[in-house]
Amino acid sequence: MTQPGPATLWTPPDSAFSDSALARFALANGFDPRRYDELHGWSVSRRDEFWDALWDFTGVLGDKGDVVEQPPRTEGADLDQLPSLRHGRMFGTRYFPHGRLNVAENLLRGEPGRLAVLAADETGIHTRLTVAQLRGRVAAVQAGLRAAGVGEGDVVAGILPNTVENLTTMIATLSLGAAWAGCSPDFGVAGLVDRIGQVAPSVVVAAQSYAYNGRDFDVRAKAEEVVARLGTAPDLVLVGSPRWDEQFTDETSALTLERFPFDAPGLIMFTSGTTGLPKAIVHSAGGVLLQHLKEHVLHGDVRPGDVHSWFTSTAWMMYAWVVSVLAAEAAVVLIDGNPSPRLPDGTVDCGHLWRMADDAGLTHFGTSPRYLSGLMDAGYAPREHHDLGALRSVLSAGAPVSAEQYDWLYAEVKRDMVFASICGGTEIHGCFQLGSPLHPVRRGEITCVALGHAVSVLDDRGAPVVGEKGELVCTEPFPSMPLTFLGDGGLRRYHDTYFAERPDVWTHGDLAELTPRRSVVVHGRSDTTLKPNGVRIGTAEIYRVVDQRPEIAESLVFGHTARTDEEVVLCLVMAEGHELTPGFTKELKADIRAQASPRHVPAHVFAVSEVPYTLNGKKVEGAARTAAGGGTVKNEASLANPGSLHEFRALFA
Ligand SMILES: CC(=O)CC(=O)O
Repeated sequence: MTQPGPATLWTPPDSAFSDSALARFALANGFDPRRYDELHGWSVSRRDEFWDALWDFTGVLGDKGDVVEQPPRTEGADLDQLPSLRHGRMFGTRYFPHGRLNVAENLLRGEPGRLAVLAADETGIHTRLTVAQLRGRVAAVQAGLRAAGVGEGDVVAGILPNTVENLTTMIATLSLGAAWAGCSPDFGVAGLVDRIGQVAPSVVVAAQSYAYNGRDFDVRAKAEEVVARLGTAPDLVLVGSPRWDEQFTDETSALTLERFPFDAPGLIMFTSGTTGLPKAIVHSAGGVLLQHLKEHVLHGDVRPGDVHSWFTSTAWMMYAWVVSVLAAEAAVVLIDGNPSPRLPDGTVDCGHLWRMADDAGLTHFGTSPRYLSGLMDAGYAPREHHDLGALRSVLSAGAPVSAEQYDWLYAEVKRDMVFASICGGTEIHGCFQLGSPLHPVRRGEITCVALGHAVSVLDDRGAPVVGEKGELVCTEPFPSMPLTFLGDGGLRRYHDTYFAERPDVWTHGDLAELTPRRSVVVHGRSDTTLKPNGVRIGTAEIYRVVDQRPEIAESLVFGHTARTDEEVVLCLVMAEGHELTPGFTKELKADIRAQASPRHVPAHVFAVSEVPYTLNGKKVEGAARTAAGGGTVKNEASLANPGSLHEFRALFA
């Protein structure tokens, strides 16, 4: 019987059901690889067995101890005011409470001669490092950090572009049992102070400059100003300075890899809300490693010797995520600069990342819908210009991928490959929904719910629903849940962000739909859900239609309260050579009516010159809505282009 649903764009070959790591993992644990739902059911109901088996299957280097324990969390006096949380099933669970490992030991594993790192800039790949060479570089930075006094429990912050030095400094920090807080050098001073100021680093490692679109940008003055403004006088080390050259580059230094508690702080990530300071989320070293190994080895089918890229800044969670392929004995491609650089004649080089893919023998290409839209709008077809023979998978994160982008990937990149739209977030340093080597890829749908995550979609009654939009929740604990947020009342703020709405159930903030096929469609963030006439609409439902039009370069949707009802507002940045005319608006509204519904048709369509993006490249609908409503956008320092809000302020003024 054929299953109803959207078109199938790729079907797993029979061999995947015996050869892929996911199939072997299923078989090793007594499951039929063709029955993923049973494997998934086990992974969320017998969680201790699942995470234990995953540790062994992925060969984590460390001492495992017992798998799971549920003691009350006792750190943080504010917990006394939250007695119910101390016994919560989600909030109270600790995985591998006696486990010990060193993340660096896991990232630096494998044959010394195997390729570990390829580093590229806007001119292509310029550096290749084997495991042995990477170990040498990490040993050198470890010696420098140690000399600067960094040890277990400290924090090191980075203001670095996506270079080998960022990688070695992050791994060296983790090797010492310290936590890493990575920021990108294109952040403004205020954005850097908002972030680094929360983590009290003992050392800040910064670049002297970074390059973008063929131009060099100086970072020194900015880094010095940030450090001066912190008030805690951290030690500032500039890459390439005489001190760096003397103390951080001796590759004959002995690398020490002491093991630290599984749930010691490892990565501090920042999420930019639209109010207040960005949240500083503390993740455990071991929880993130295990989560990433699951995602790479089982869901991504990353094998030893594979080569994985992700175009990301050093501040986005996808940076540490892709670096973790090292623990699966694959190589990582670090990409610095503009993914589609401007050429001297002013044209855009759409082939840059694809040439690099051929040059690297890339097996996994990580990207975002925004990058894909750029290629589609430019009419660029990678398969016409590039071999891509080694490519087995394209992955995308950052925003929902439209059905047309699925079509384009299979038509214009490669027919025989797994496309995986993956979705989760910084707050879990991983994904609730992923790809799989054992599932068909269906147009516009995220392939499956990730192993180890008890994901449901709840309607307004709080009842689990299938085939309907609702709140995406996770009802059971998992190892990559944050430890806490930094700052006063951190545990309470952590609780209030994810558990206030439903006690002891993680409410993720996505408006999603679980299909009868157990695939997932994400319709947008729930805090930007529109409710014209009370009907729940995710912004992605409108982007899906609008983004198909080549006349439109960028779009932004938000709700505007008019009298008692909420009206849908659509703002467009028109592509070069196009104008927003009444005729075009009419056509677009007709498209939205036909392809979405009459409820989705915007009440207002405006042309703007740019839309607000976060420093990590995500559209910020909330800031636009606040600005258009005459409110104060509190977190402008988290925006890459705060100046864009001027136009939004004027829309209804
Ligand atoms: C995996 C993700 O969900 C990444 C993101 O969107 O921030």
